[in-house]
Amino acid sequence: MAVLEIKGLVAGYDERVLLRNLSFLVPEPAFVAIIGHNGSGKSTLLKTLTGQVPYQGQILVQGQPLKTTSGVLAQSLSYLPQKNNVAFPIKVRELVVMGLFRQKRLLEHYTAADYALTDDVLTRLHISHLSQRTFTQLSGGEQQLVWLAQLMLQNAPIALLDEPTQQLDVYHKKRVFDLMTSWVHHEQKTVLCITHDLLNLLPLQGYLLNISHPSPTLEVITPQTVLAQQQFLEERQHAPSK
Ligand SMILES: Nc1ncnc2c1ncn2[C@@H]1O[C@H](COP(=O)(O)OP(=O)(O)OP(=O)(O)O)[C@@H](O)[C@H]1O
Repeated sequence: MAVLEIKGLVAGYDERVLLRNLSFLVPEPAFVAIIGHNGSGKSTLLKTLTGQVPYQGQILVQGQPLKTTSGVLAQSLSYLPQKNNVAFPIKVRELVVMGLFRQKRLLEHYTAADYALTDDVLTRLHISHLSQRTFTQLSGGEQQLVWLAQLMLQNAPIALLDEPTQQLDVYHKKRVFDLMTSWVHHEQKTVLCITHDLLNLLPLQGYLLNISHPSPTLEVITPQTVLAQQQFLEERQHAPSK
């Protein structure tokens, strides 16, 4: 059974259609880089998959139609939006442990075992030193890594990430791409990751989906395909839809 299958997807806002007749299939757990110009509809695609944008067409998540399985879907998909704000001071460790909220009953406390998992994921991301810091006082890049830790703790089979490397320095960009791909290969996760960092994709295994293309399809990542898509995006301007 395919991890994700999208057939004839049409989605957008009010009168404005951004995704037209999009079809693609992720056959097995894989890393999929979603690329395209600003405003081409990349975030709209992830918002559609998380039920935030109305659509026509078919979306099958692990064989189940998105429209009829909202409860099950909550377990299958985790989502890291492009902008994620916290309005109150909270320690990093307390924010990350909340990644386990779906496995908890209302008002159930987090246990020592939950905090052990949290510490483990902080170590994997090399951010244990931030554990007792106040989240709102961290740099943008540090905050980004903390959100990633929370998402990894959710442990959903399919993770949707909207520009998770946006504010990271070159070292951390590479590290996050390495982490995402090793997560795919060692834990059979599927990662759909929006990114503008095309050159970081060069050494990776997975697929590319260029939403700016007139008929986007999944392409295997190779140096040739990445550079061809980079050239495509550099040479064309995004034509906004009416
Ligand atoms: N809620 C909304 N209502 C109306 N239009 C919207 C809404 N959200 C986004 N748009 C518009 O839809 C278009 C596509 O937005 P989207 O965020 O999907 O682009 P993107 O490819 O993710 O861009 P970027 O690379 O800049 O993040 C944009 O022109 C945006 O202004």
